[in-house]
Amino acid sequence: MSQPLIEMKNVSFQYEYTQVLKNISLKVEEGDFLAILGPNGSGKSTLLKILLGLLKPMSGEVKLFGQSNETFAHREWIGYVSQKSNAFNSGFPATVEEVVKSGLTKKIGLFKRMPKDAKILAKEALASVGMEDFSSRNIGQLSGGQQQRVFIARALISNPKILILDEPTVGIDHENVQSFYDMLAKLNEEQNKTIILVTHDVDTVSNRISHVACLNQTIHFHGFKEEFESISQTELENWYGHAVRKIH
Ligand SMILES: Nc1ncnc2c1ncn2[C@@H]1O[C@H](COP(=O)(O)OP(=O)(O)OP(=O)(O)O)[C@@H](O)[C@H]1O
Repeated sequence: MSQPLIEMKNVSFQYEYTQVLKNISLKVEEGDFLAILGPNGSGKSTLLKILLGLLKPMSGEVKLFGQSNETFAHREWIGYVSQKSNAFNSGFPATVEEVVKSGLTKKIGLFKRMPKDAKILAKEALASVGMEDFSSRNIGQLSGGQQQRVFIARALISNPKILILDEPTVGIDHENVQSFYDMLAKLNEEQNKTIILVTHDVDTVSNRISHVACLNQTIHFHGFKEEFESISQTELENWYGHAVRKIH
């Protein structure tokens, strides 16, 4: 079997006085489409920040593509869309194409010239999220869901192997959540992107994902979507510490 793209072993983390993650062990294999579920404050964003190398765990080990996270030199292999990236107001002076192209700075450096094919790359990235007709539109004039897609295109322009999304369905109308997941599933299946997304809402877990991890300081469950579906409501609520609605 090939090596996991992400491997966390016994990772613990605390902010000053708050213990947030305890002994987290988690493997993500190439091609996985993983949803990390957990209530507010359960440590989901913190876990992502550790994977992105933005926070250093107090103990434990994190490996990316078989290399230690501390010395990992290919950050461009990991595309990230943060929680509040789709919060532009309508006057923000940038076109969709400009926003997507700005995703190349990670690869080429902040003050280098854009490559000649940047326009083509932006077009391709926008096409893969179904937004090719919006390139000259002002980013602030798009809906929350459309902005979210543009930010995914911005992450995709540097051709990452893994896409990490923090609560991507927040701000998307209920009717459009399924087509958003369909778009992600296409990236997963047709472009072989490994996808990790965080959500605190059990309702939003779609039938398009392959794996689920339930986090509340520790990992309470990690396995295939089908195994997750066989967990009882009571068991799930015990982990969460409050009532949850589980919809298949
Ligand atoms: N910079 C920080 N300094 C101190 N405490 C923090 C900091 N960031 C987060 N925390 C605390 O760490 C805990 C976990 O936060 P985190 O943002 O990882 O949770 P989350 O599961 O992503 O929550 P949500 O679903 O609300 O986004 C919370 O108790 C939070 O208050």
